[in-house]
Amino acid sequence: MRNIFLVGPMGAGKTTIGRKLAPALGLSFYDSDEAIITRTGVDIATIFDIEGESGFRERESRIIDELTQHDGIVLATGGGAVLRADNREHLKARGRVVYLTVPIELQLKRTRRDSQRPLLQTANPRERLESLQREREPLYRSIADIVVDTAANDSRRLARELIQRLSSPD
Ligand SMILES: Nc1ncnc2c1ncn2[C@@H]1O[C@H](COP(=O)(O)OP(=O)(O)OP(=O)(O)O)[C@@H](O)[C@H]1O
Ligand SMILES: O=C(O)C1=C[C@@H](O)[C@@H](O)[C@H](O)C1
Ligand SMILES: [Mg+2]
Repeated sequence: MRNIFLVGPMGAGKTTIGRKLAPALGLSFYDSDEAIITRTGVDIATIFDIEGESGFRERESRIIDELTQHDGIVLATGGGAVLRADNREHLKARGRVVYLTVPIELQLKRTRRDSQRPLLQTANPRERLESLQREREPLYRSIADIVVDTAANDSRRLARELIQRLSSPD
């Protein structure tokens, strides 16, 4: 089993770092959000509009179950992928889980320009991010093999740091 699964909140850089990590390790890159968009042919905001968050979570669980059965991939998950117990079990059992953390100020900065995160289309995104993190932080930690702080703010260096930590014994 040579899989690496990236978990963490919106703006932690799961997609950005995963894209750099995969080729450097000779693994294939997948992103659960992107896989859902490709399969449905619509963006995440549209899925939330039509099917609600629960419809999106169903799709997310199906895609995570499917993708985690690969061998030799880096998978960037969506920020809420840890909410469901079955997703957590699949991630924990089928690869090494890396939790990317990010301070709230940076998270706000990194997610500011993107309108494709429906949970942040609110009058107070800071409050929303804080409340999501309160709920999810224990879930991210509960499955993490490695925790990496992304505040260093350079995704190439973070990918390099991660490669080192993945290759050294815990
Ligand atoms: N280490 C970093 N330094 C600077 N900018 C970063 C870093 N990581 C990510 N970013 C920027 O932050 C934004 C969000 O990153 P990204 O989409 O990778 O987050 P994510 O964790 O995949 O979020 P989501 O859960 O919404 O999919 C992007 O514009 C990206 O360029
Ligand atoms: O944190 C979340 O719940 C989400 C994060 C994104 O990656 C997407 O999966 C979607 O916008 C929901
Ligand atoms: Mg992403």
